[in-house]
Amino acid sequence: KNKRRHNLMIPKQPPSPPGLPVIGNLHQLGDRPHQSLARLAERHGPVMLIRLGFEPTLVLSSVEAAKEALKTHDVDYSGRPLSFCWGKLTYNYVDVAFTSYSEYWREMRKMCVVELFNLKRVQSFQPVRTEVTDALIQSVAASAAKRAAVDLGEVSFEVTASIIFKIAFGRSLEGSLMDGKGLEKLLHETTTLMGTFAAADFFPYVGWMVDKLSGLHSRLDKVCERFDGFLEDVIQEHLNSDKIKDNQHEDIVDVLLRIHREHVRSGATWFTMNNVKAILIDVFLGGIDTGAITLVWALAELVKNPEVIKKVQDEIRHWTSGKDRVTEKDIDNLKYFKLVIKETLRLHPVVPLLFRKTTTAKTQMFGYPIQEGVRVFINVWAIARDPKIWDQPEKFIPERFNDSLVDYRGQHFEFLPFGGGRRICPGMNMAMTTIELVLANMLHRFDWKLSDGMTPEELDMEEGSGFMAFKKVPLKLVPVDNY
Ligand code: HEM
Repeated sequence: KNKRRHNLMIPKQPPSPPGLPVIGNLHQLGDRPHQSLARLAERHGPVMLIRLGFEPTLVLSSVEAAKEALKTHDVDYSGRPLSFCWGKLTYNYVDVAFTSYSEYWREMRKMCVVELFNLKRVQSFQPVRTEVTDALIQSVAASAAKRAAVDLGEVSFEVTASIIFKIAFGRSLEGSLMDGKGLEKLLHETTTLMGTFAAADFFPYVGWMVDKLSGLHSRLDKVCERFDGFLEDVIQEHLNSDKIKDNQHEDIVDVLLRIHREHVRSGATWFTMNNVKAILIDVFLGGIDTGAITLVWALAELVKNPEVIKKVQDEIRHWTSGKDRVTEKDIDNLKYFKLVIKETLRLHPVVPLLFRKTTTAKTQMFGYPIQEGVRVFINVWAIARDPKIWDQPEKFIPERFNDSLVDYRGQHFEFLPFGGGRRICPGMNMAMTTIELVLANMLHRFDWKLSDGMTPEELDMEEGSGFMAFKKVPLKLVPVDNY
């Protein structure tokens, strides 16, 4: 009887998979935490409380739990966890993406949405997207003429990086301080570090020393120095320029420097050059790899599914017959093509785990009280493959979105490639216009063949490790010019 009374007094807690002393469940995360956590959730349920070192972490893996966090209790789940690596990269969290939920974040987010990512601004970058896509077509046509295979990861990266360089920094990628391979390596090292669970995040006091000894500090220092050197150079170039640009022709650095000047003029002191740099880091990290990774997955799935690629190419070529390329205006007509992109984002959300933190001690999850400051993972990868929601979830079937209202704008919690709630990706429109234009042109102009006699069934679809789910084995295809 005493035992029962005692049980009634213990606050209810979500189920927890057993862990080890000190490290808790850290060893169970593996290289691809979203996959390992999905397997754990199959056994322990869609709401789990795990322990990473000394840090309790809530893991949500069902559509209902995601809705509870991103809609019903949105504010309570709008924090971001602190991370040693993220803090270092963002000049101590003075950015938008990695900063905690606060008045500061609200101001910065409003400014980004109004000034940087609004539809008008996205449209103003259309000439850049067209120019870069044209250059891509020329370069792929040159490979097609030689019947040479193209590394889709490399060309996609070059496209998204060229676009971001022009629209953010006003520079072309070529001949820039960080061109070609150097930038790709730097971003790869950065996303690897961002996906690294630093010991300092989970083991107070001793963790810092462990990270220093493991070389994490010096790797991070190197990465930060390179970014900072580049950003200093770009900012100085803009400050020294006497070109007068109207709103239509500003790049992102111009906009941020204008906001900085306005703040200084009004006597405000909180928006400093470090804020400018930190937001540019967000654009670097959010704007380049994400689009490139999505393009690779889309082409990999299409080549793996010959009837789908035929259907989508027929559609694109039907609507653009007689034209030498697809324009942004043409995309509106391409209904099936849009389903193909949706299905790609369902199976391959680039950010498979949303990282959140609870913001108040009153947080609830299905009646479980959750402490303030608890790390939260929302496993959007697992939800998008949940057999209770999706028929044949592992299969690439764009038709599943036919006549369906489900889209990626954060209102449908079974499909959250851009996240949801108040921290949803503000770069969504920017990302989609680029992905659509580039992919449509690649499919319009070229047919794509697997190299070395490989069959579609043999194509490897394994994911690499880290913060973003990229295709592990490079996708190499031979383009056949259809012009
Ligand atoms: C395929 C492309 C992209 C994908 C899949 C993607 C995905 C995401 C996801 C999942 C989040 C977290 C949302 C959440 O916590 O609910 C996010 C946040 C963010 N993204 Fe993107 N993103 C993409 C492109 C971009 C681009 C092009 C930019 C900017 C140029 C951008 C800037 C940001 C920023 C600033 C945040 C932080 C928002 C905040 O915390 O308030 N993203 N993105």
